[in-house]
Amino acid sequence: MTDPRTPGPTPSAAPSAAVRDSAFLRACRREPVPHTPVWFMRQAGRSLPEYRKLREGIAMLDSCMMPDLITEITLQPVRRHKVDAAIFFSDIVVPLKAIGMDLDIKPGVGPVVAQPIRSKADLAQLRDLTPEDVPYVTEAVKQLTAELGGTPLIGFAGAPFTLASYLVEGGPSKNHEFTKAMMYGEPELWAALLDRLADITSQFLKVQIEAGASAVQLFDSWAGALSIADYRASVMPASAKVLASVASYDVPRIHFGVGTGELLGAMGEAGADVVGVDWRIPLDDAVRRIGPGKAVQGNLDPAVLFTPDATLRAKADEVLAAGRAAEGHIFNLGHGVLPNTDPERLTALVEHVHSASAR
Ligand SMILES: O=C(O)CCc1c2[nH]c(c1CC(=O)O)Cc1[nH]c(c(CC(=O)O)c1CCC(=O)O)Cc1[nH]c(c(CC(=O)O)c1CCC(=O)O)Cc1[nH]c(c(CCC(=O)O)c1CC(=O)O)C2
Repeated sequence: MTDPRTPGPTPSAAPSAAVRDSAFLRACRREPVPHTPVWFMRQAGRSLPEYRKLREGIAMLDSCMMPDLITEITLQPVRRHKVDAAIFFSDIVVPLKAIGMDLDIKPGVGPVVAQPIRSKADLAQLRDLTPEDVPYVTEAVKQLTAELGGTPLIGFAGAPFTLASYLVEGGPSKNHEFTKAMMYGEPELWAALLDRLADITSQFLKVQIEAGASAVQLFDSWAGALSIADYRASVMPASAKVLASVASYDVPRIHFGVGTGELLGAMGEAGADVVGVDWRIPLDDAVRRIGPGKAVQGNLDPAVLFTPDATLRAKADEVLAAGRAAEGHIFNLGHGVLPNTDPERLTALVEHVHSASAR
């Protein structure tokens, strides 16, 4: 895939020297680090009592449109756990809601779409996203970069395939049958849908970068449901388009999926600087599959947070040891923090990763 890295637009808020020199961004750039940086997918949210208190009586999608609330929720895990990066509090469906799609996040279920996309006419629901559609994102990112000091802020978006799965199925799905039926049976409609979503996702990432996010993560959470051949032919071009659209910014691009052992090489080739790995594959094996020139992120099984301290430390040490095979390693879980995780275990894990990896 092309990744011209030609000098491009300068974000209005360039990262400070302290952010640029942070362990997290250094690891993304595969430079030496004082310690292995660590953050957690879903580090903000239901595992934190202070989050549950703030969210009382406020629906999930409403909370994603309130800049002060976004800022406070994003900062909570940074203060509490001393992680090396913040992740913007939002959800992968926020840009779709922002362009006027009729969808909601139902507690205990997930994103639910009123009119699933099944035909060419349904594509009319997907118009382009402009910065004016998401003023609360720009506002919150600006507040956050001011509050975070030397801690980098990661922006994120859902990848076209994972978004398409929610849109075509109408909600969370185990088998993605309607999605795959469209991919196999109506390749032109499928390509048009993924291309529309690639443009919306690109715009959503650009808004976050322009406002000051210093890295971005593209979540293709459901990509592991695909064979490598189908991924390359029918999904990778749209993800590559998204990653290429932000290549000219000096901002690392993390590309993550679950169950993607067979797809890791392609996910790197799609244009990532960092490949996110789940817990099913040891990081040294992942590094061999991805090849040189990329950093890796991962990959402790989130369920290990429910084991005794000694087990947690031993399992974290295994991840750190396997991560030494990589040119750059960012410690994370293999997927998001589980909602009933004891947050004190997360704080202890951050301390352990920092002390065990100190150079
Ligand atoms: O299983 C399903 O398909 C529904 C998943 C679901 C989504 N949003 C949702 C839910 C309901 C729920 O988590 O209970 C609804 C959702 N999104 C979020 C929360 C907060 C929380 O998890 O406690 C919640 C739960 C809402 C609540 O507080 O009740 C926030 C969110 N979604 C996401 C992120 C980014 C991140 O993970 O770090 C973040 C921000 C976390 C942070 O700031 O630290 C991204 C997201 N949302 C979503 C997905 C797709 C796949 C997946 O979750 O496995 C993904 C990507 C991923 O995590 O792999 C869809």
